[in-house]
Amino acid sequence: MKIEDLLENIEDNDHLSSNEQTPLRPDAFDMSDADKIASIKKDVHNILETLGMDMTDDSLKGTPNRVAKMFVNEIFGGLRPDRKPSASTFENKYKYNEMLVEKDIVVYSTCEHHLLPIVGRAHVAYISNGSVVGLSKMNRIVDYYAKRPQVQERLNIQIVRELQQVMNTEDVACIIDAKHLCVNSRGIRDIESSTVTGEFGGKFKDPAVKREFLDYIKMDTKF
Ligand SMILES: Nc1nc2c(ncn2[C@@H]2O[C@H](COP(=O)(O)OP(=O)(O)OP(=O)(O)O)[C@@H](O)[C@H]2O)c(=O)[nH]1
Ligand SMILES: [Zn+2]
Repeated sequence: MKIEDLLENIEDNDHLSSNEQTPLRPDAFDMSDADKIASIKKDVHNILETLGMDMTDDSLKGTPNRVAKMFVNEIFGGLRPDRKPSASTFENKYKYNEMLVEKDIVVYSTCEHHLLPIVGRAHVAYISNGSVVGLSKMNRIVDYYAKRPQVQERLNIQIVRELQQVMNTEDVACIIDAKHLCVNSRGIRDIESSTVTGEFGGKFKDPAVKREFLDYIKMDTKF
């Protein structure tokens, strides 16, 4: 994809207010992915060398390249607008007008304060306004926004705003329950605590609708 197209896609963030957007610089895509990998590789090499590691050691010498590729292509791959999943909608022909919940979506993200993993589950719900989105597209949207340096609140909001736009309805909600390794494995080192956030649009602000959503999430589905 050409840089101009990428930039055009950034402007496609109109559904997010400036506070809800990932703080990207306007020149974020001036550099190619290959150049980013080459640059990050040097930085990682420098960090490990500064720590006193012998970077000629067999086990370590591939690490800078491995980490750089992982940053650009995998754990921060969701920074590239052209990787946004296409979430085509189709008509709600069968007139299912109740709530649909896609629950227990696995979340792997990265805390932007410490660059440590955030691991948890997202539960996404919507009430159709005439169109339906493929189930897997909700999992894909969660994963796309998770693959950025994140804070959980913003991740939660970005997922909801995206689905509201795709489905042309306010009636979308998302709850995330996740462990932050920056809380669990270092600092306060509380291995038990997890963080719960929720964003409730449109009808989901109604306590009865919110309750129904929570009840579905709690259901112990047996297969
Ligand atoms: N609100 C919010 N805070 C987060 C998230 N991820 C990490 N944090 C917090 O960001 C804060 C950063 O605080 P600082 O005091 O600058 O960092 P620190 O000295 O490493 O803090 P400690 O973790 O308390 O040792 C910490 O309290 C983290 O727990 C998140 O997704 N949302
Ligand atoms: Zn953190």
